[in-house]
Amino acid sequence: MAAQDFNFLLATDSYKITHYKQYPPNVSKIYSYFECRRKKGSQFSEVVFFGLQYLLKKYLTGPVITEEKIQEAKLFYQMHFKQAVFDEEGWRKVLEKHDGRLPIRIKAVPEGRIIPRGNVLFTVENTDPSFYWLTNYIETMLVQMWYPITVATVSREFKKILARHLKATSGSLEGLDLKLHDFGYRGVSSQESAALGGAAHLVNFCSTDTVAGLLMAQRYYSCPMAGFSIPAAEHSTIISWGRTREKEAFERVLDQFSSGPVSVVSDSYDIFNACKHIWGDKLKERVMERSQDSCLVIRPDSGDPAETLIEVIKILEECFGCSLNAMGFKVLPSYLRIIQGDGIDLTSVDQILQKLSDEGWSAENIFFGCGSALLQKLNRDTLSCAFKCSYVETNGKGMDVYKQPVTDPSKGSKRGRLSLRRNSDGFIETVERGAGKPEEDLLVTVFENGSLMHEYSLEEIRKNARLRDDEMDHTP
Ligand SMILES: O=C1OCCC/C1=C\Nc1ccccc1
Repeated sequence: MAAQDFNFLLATDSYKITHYKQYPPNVSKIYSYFECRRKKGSQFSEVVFFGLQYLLKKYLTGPVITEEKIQEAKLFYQMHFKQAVFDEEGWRKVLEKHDGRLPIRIKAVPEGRIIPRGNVLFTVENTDPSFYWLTNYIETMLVQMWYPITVATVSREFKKILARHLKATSGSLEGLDLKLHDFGYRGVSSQESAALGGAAHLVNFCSTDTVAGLLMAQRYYSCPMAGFSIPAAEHSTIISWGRTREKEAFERVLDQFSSGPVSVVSDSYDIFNACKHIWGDKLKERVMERSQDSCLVIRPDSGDPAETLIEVIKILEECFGCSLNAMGFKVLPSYLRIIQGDGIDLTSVDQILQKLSDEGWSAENIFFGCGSALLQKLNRDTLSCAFKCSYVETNGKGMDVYKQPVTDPSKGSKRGRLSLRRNSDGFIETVERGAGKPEEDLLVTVFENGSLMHEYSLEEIRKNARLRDDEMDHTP
């Protein structure tokens, strides 16, 4: 449910207030769709669909239009356009005829499904001929779904990389879901972005520090606790002891969290000295007495990630030894692991794991944290998200419509009523021009006339987004 002060009539681009005056006479239906356009050479060939349910529940369901909101909008747009352009009568009709509920139908691919670029992800149409102008009015809000879709997609690309290296260097995918920890809360632009992005990461992993994402999963995706974290130091809890007492700071953390895993950032002064002379010498006994399920996780946080990790893991091998796993790769003692949260993105994570593997180290030794590259270093163009009209009814006659700019064919849009199906070869494809068979359509009516028609739980979404075998096996 939207906050009391949220006015749906003010939640759009200004120019859309003027569009009802521009459509042809006697239009009775505007039908539009959302897709992540295919882009040659793009790093992302498929997307994870996620986030629409939150938007529907929070902003589109129920009586979103009220008399007060119409009055507020009327005044607002009069000042904004310096003329009477706001369609007061049109909106009042929604209020009178539909109790302020939106006469709209939205059909969408089930959340969590993995869809190749260039396919329809959801369609929007008016269910009452009088309100054709409403379909594209809500584009502005609906296209913001680019964000959770893109975060879920990037997070899943991380998972593919981590899975490949974990499989290749350990023979198992155990613990994959905990390999990438969301460090991104502080690096996003708002609490709502943290919630949506944080939840999007939790489609693929159950490891996060972005509490807002956990709340989103709870409140909008029926998941009581979607992710986990462990006690961890930050620089303030180390440097507050002063330069000469880093050992005491580390010891304090071990004492306060004597059972269960704990992470200690160790680069405040000299990560190599910390590993060799504090963890590997002064506190060595304290470290070795910890068990596998109470491991010490050492966190470097500076320097070239790959070089630093290799030097750190070699020092730890000297001090604590290591063993060989079934694949012949080296693994640190089970009471000792490393987490790298600095400089991690899709490129560096692959390089780091490749370099560790080249030096004989298993991916089991390392966990990753990711901040901005996971939640912020992306935009609507990352997956070329677009919303376009593809079908119109005028004077009761249907017409397939599209754009096809001579100046950029890649911005061409689909035409007619759309459906999504799995073809006889097993590939997902979009059927255009209303030629799809209803029984084959993968799109589900999730919203109609103000009501949510279908709900997905995070559990179901995670099943839909699972990695396929072929995405995990081939060696990096
Ligand atoms: O070290 C860790 O081990 C695993 C638990 C989380 C954690 C650190 N968290 C964090 C969050 C935001 C920015 C930086 C770090």
